[in-house]
Amino acid sequence: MLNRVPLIICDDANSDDAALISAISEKWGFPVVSSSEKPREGLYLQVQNGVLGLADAGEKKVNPVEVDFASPASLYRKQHGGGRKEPIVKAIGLKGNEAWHVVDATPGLGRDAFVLVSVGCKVTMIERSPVVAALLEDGIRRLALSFPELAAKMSLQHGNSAEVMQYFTGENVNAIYLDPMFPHKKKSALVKKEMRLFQQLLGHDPDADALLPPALELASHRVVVKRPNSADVLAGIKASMAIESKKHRFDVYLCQKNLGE
Ligand SMILES: C[S@@+](CC[C@H](N)C(=O)[O-])C[C@H]1O[C@@H](n2cnc3c(N)ncnc32)[C@H](O)[C@@H]1O
Repeated sequence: MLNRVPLIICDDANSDDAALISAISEKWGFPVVSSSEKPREGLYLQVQNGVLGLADAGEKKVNPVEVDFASPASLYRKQHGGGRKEPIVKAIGLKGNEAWHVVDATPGLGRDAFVLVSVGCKVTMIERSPVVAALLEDGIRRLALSFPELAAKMSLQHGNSAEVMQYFTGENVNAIYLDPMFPHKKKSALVKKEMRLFQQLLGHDPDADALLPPALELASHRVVVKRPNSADVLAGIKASMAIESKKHRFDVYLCQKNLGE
C-alpha cells in the first residue's frame, strides 16, 4: 500500500487551491511538488478548482479519482427513493431502522457509505489509507458546503479498522459494513480504470479476515460483508444468510445479542 504520494501544486494555482494544498499536506504529510517536478509515472494527488483528486501520470486520459458525494448520480439516488432498493440497504436490514449508526470499516471512495447516509443512517467511516482518507475528508468538506445536514451524518477516522473496532468508544454501533479489496484479474476489461488506479494504490487486502471477529464483537445487530460471488466467506465464518446480486454477494451475520428483536 502506498501511504504517501506527491501532492502537485500547479504554477497557476489560485489562492484558494494553494491554501487547500498546504492544509492537506500539513495534515497528511504528502510532499508538495511543483508541476514542473511532476513525476512521469505513478500516482499523485492534485487540487483543481477546490477538489482533491488522485491521478496516474501514466494514464493521462483518465480523469482524477475524487470523492464526489454531491455528484448528479449520488443526488439522483437520494432524491428518488434514497437508495432504499439498494441491496446493501436490504442486507443491513434498514427498513424501519433508517436512523441506525453504521460503521463502514472499509469505506474506500465512500459510495456505499453515502447510500446509507441518504436513507437516514449516521455513518462512521474508518479508512487506513492516508491517501483515501484525505480524498474522503475532502468529499465531506465539499458536501458540507451544499448539504450540511448530510455531511453532519458522516464522520471519518483514520486507522486500521481491525484495531479501531476493538477499542471503539462512543455511540452504540448497530451495524458494521465490510467491503475489502479483492484481487481482480489484472488485465480484465471488467476492471474499470478507476479500480485499476485503486489497486495500484492499495493492492488487495490480504488481512481482510482480521476485520470480521472485532466487527462481530462490536455490532449490536448486524455485520454485512460484500464479497465477489466466487469468494469464500470471510475468515471462514459462516454467515446467517446471503443476499446475492449479479456480481456480488452480501454475507449477513446476525449478532447474537439482538436475535430476538
Ligand atoms: C473495495 S474498497 C471499498 C469501496 C467502498 N465500499 C465504496 O463504496 O467506495 C476497500 C477500502 O477499504 C480499505 N481498507 C481495507 N482494509 C482496511 C482496514 N483494515 N482498515 C481500514 N480500511 C481498510 C481500503 O484501504 C480501501 O480503501
